Amino acid sequence: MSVPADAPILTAAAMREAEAATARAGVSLGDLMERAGAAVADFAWRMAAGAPILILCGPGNNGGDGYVAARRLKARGVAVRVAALAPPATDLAKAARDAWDGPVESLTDNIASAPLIVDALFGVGLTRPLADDLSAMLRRFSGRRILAVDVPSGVASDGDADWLPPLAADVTLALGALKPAHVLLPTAPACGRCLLAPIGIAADRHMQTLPAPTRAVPAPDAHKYSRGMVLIASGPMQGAAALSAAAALRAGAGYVVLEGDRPAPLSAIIVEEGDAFAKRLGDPRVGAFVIGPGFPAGDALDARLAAALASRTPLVLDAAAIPAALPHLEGGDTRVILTPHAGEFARAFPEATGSKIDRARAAAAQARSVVIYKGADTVVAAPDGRICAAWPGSPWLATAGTGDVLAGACGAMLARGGDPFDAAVAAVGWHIAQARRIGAGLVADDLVAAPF
Ligand SMILES: NC(=O)C1=CN([C@@H]2O[C@H](COP(=O)(O)OP(=O)(O)OC[C@H]3O[C@@H](n4cnc5c(N)ncnc54)[C@H](O)[C@@H]3O)[C@@H](O)[C@H]2O)[C@@H](O)CC1
Ligand SMILES: Nc1ncnc2c1ncn2[C@@H]1O[C@H](COP(=O)(O)OP(=O)(O)O)[C@@H](O)[C@H]1O
Ligand SMILES: [K+]
Repeated sequence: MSVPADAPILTAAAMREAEAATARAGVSLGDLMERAGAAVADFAWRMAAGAPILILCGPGNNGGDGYVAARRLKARGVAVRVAALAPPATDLAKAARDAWDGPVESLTDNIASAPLIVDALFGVGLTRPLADDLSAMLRRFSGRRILAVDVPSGVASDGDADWLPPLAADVTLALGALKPAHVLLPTAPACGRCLLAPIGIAADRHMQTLPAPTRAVPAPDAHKYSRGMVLIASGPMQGAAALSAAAALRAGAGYVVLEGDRPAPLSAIIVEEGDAFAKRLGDPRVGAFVIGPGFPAGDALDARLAAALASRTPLVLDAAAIPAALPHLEGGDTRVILTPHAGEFARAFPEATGSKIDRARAAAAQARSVVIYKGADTVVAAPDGRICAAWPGSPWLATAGTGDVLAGACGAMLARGGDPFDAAVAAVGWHIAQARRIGAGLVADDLVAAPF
């Protein structure tokens, strides 16, 4: 499973706007469909490697893309058949159907299969789940190679319904931009390897996939404080904060101070407790304060948070620190990253609705903070509406303590200065890159054991 790095993501409504803007710029919708069908034909040709292809066409423009692909494949000498679920219902799809000079079979239970199935039944226009009989019919093609046009038919492309497609794709060719369904659970795994066919749409960039990870090289004149100084608060579970501290140092902070009385997780980390640690909050060199890992709700947490908020130090808030700080963040005058997992998110933002992207965006706007809504389909949201979707991460991260590591990495990235959204995206990218580098059997400590 994969998605292209740094690729635009659009909802169906944004896709239609982009399509209309492209039309105003002189590229007709028919031209766009021709480009889409050509991209489908190219990829189907490569996937089929000479074997016959069956294209399943729906009534809308997704089906139109299928007819265009069929015409182009036939022109290349491929043994291609077309089966329609219903006659074309849009002018564009009708024109594409009319330009196809081969037979059109009916998509019924006894239709003959083919080694490669192109799923051009429904795209971003699907408004309700597929009927049970259609789903059952489509499942008969399971086990064949499946190329989905734009999205696997049956998914809600905006990611705001958990309908699963009856046919999971080996490859999904996203047209013009990715869609939320390609990067959110439960639909993302059903998209298989997701590729982007640009087709010439000027896609808005406020919603994107994770950029390829880069190594932030220190400036030639860097010194430890200019690289960022991070404070890590520690409650009774000091192991969690120790992981955050080690992660902050490994992720590039120049100087890390950890609260507590246990030995430092890495020798360069300063461990302090009581007043000595508390006084650090007034130090103007402190670039980020991380609080929440291993720190349960209670008076101690509230007191630490109140001091941190009063000092206006940039904050990374995890776990119990999120709901504790939330009522005090409305001013938006402190640079803050929140790192809730699904349970913490639901408790902190019970009113958020829609897709995971919609909910992350609403939470970021409400908290005037950057939100990293964690999970296998991590979403980073900025209060101004920017989104970065990090699917697919590494499933090896599903182990205790990896969230503490992410919080520490956020501290390092935030302490460098700059936009907290960029810092959060960099931390998520660092975390996933580390996990992929280590791979099978990783435990949270491995993420901080060696430089990346
Ligand atoms: N937006 C763009 O820029 C482009 C879009 N193109 C294609 O157009 C697609 C969108 O086309 P449309 O908006 O026509 O929509 P779709 O082709 O996705 O489907 C809409 C059709 O399906 C019917 N329908 C919806 N839900 C149904 C259900 N549960 N059961 C049975 N029928 C159902 C609707 O009545 C309508 O006839 C994209 O996914 C893409 O493949 C491409 O042609 C190129 C450019
Ligand atoms: N299946 C998965 N695929 C990718 N990333 C995952 C998966 N499961 C968990 N993660 C990531 O692992 C981290 C777990 O964080 P969290 O739930 O806070 O754990 P902990 O509190 O034990 O540190 C998050 O960054 C999350 O995005
Ligand atoms: K489709």
